[in-house]
Amino acid sequence: MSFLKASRPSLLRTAFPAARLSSTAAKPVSLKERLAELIPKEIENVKAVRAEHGKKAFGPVVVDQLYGGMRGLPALIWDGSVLDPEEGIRFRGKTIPEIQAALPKAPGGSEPLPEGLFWLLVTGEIPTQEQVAELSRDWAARSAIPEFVEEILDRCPPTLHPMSQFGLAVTALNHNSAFAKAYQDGISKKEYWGPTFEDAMDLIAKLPNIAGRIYRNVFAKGKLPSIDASKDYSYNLANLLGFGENPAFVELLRLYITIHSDHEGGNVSAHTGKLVGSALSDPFLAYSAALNGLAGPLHGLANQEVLIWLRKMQAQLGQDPSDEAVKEYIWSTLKAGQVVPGYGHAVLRKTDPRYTAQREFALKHLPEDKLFKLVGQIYHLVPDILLEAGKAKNPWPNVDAHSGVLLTHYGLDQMQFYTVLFGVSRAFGVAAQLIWDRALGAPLERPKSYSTAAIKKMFAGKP
Ligand SMILES: CC(=O)SCCNC(=O)CCNC(=O)[C@H](O)C(C)(C)COP(=O)(O)OP(=O)(O)OC[C@H]1O[C@@H](n2cnc3c(N)ncnc32)[C@H](O)[C@@H]1OP(=O)(O)O
Ligand SMILES: O=C([O-])CC(=O)C(=O)O
Repeated sequence: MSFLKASRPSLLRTAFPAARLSSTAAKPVSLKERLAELIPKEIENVKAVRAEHGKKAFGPVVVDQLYGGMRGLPALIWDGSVLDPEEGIRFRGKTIPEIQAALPKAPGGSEPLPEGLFWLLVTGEIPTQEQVAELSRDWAARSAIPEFVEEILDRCPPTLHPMSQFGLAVTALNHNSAFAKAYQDGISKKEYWGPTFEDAMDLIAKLPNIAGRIYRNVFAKGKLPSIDASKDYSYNLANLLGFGENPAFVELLRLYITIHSDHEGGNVSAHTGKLVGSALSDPFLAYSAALNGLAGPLHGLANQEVLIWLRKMQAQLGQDPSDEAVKEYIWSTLKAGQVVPGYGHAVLRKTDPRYTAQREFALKHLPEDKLFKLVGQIYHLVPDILLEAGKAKNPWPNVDAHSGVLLTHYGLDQMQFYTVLFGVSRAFGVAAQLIWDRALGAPLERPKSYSTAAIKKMFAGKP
């Protein structure tokens, strides 16, 4: 663990002595120290599981899975979160209501701090208030982005989609990657996790400055304020976007970042990050690849698509459309060969609990909002229509059906920006996974592909 001491930025060491023990908790204050304790035990745990179960089969793989986007194919290991089709996501075994109750909150706040969720994803433990405060301070201290990255963003035409700008900037952060440097310097495999941890922390810490700069540049929203080291991550992100004075918006971001962070290992963004990281591309390269997957309309971009779809509906049908008019609009979407954005899911078979958490937030903070009411009305109409149309395996809403409505309520109505916020959050899950992959020595990913001719030959003459 020699990297543990060597890699910590000296500025941070003096400003925030991370190594001291909490007076209130038996656990060490620093996340990196706690990780250093957990990793050897987990290496032994994985060894034991592989020794006992390594040669056991999961069941048959059918040809349809090769053609069908690998649905249900058991192929990955990730302990941070697991998705049950009926129940939805659990982060380290905890449901969304459970983490809302258990994770530390900001003073006067009632939503969980994403800092706590990151700690939970990485360690499997609920952190103390002091531990999350330390993470807030650590991320604030790491938050500055290099000047050349600022220049890259400032040179982007405002017509370049915010997600493309986001991916560019995150790729460019690889310039200062601790992992890439350590690899060039000949670091031992056993120590990979140390510089990966540093990059992962830097990545998360720098995203608000990137997101804020993109938002201000593209939507002409004026000068970026600086990060306030005495405040939490979500406050700072809100403030960079120009919403720091609105406590309800800050609370929304705390909830938003917490619930969008991770959705087990197989979703497009998480899996892309893991796959690219498996080539020992550093966390910045791995995460920029993940962002490009998140930018697709069947994945993270669906939250932008939902708002565009709702706005078109309002423009066509007015502010208070009848159920009949809304039904017709939904059918016209399907008949045009398009998907209803925000509905359906590759794994879930019930309403996404992330949708429910956002609905509860709306009921508390904006019950009379017209767009929120429309979203509620649609919820009562879309599932029956999708069932009648007979294709979608899951007719229920996913997380993206609700997020834009909340952001719009507070004035963040530039829907092209929404997936950037999703991307800030998803970094928490991908970063946690990259740290553990390097700690456990996860190998290069390289599944086998087959040609259609090979499939035909394999089963020729067999029923
Ligand atoms: C954060 C997230 O990524 S959550 C998902 C965000 N994406 C969306 O909301 C976009 C709308 N939804 C969809 O396109 C899909 O439901 C997906 C991409 C999420 C899941 O896709 P799949 O696992 O392939 O879904 P499923 O097995 O149910 O698809 C079967 C058929 O139903 C269709 N279908 C699924 N959902 C919908 C929908 N919301 N509207 C219309 N048709 C749908 C599929 O397009 C597919 O049609 P096809 O046979 O002509 O190709
Ligand atoms: O799980 C998935 O495939 C998509 C999803 O909801 C997410 O990544 O948040």
